[in-house]
Amino acid sequence: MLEYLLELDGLTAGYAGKPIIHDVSFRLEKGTITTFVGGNGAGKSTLMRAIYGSCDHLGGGIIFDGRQIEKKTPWERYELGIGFVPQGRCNFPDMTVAENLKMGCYTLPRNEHRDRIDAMLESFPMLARKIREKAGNLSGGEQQVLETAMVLLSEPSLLLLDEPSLGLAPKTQGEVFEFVKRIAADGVTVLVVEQNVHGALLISDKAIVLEMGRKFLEGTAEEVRNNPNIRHAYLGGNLSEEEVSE
Ligand SMILES: Nc1ncnc2c1ncn2[C@@H]1O[C@H](COP(=O)(O)OP(=O)(O)OP(=O)(O)O)[C@@H](O)[C@H]1O
Repeated sequence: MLEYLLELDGLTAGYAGKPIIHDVSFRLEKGTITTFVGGNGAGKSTLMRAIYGSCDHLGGGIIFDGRQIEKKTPWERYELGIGFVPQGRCNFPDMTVAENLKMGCYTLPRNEHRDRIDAMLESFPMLARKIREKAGNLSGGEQQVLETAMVLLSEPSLLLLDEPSLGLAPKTQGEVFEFVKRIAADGVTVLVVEQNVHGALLISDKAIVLEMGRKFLEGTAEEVRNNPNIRHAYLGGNLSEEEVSE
């Protein structure tokens, strides 16, 4: 039997009572990576916010780990295991990597901080190497890893990543995608909104295409990548044989 961590059932959501997301339904299996694909303003970030609880719920249901959560606050959803890394830089740039990681522990009992941070440093040695650096002095990709690690310290079972590779050089984007793959391999279910659709689909199990706030298409990442309409609209037309076989 498939195990679903998240189920959306006819979700409608928006801002100030005005719907942006209309009647969206889908299910996410545990430990998988899913990418939301869509043009500018299609509602990808809003759908992510609706799952986290930071926009208006206007109808339909959200079941997370067997519980109905659509009426819960972001804090309650966070406590249940939904972690959100929003778009843009969100660390404390004048604090060191160590201090940022301590900030990421603020909801945990004090006696657990050290063990959790040590485990995180073991998983992501770059953070150990830069432990005394100010976060603001790290590269964009390193800051993205730090910010995701800060959220992972609370051990979420669902991680929402809004544009993790935005503004990064292509090589660093690749590193961030590898990092996301490792997180999912550890059993965390990941939902990604990405401007680099090609890169995101390469690491994803599944993709959900949105158009004007509605689900337009859903399939395996490979199906969506090979769909001629999607390739034309979001992947810059025809991909080379090399890219397709990656
Ligand atoms: N805080 C807000 N208040 C009111 N409307 C908003 C707010 N944030 C976004 N919107 C509107 O919601 C619609 C969808 O925006 P959203 O950011 O979810 O799309 P997106 O698919 O993530 O786009 P992009 O790829 O350009 O970031 C847009 O019309 C936008 O103007």
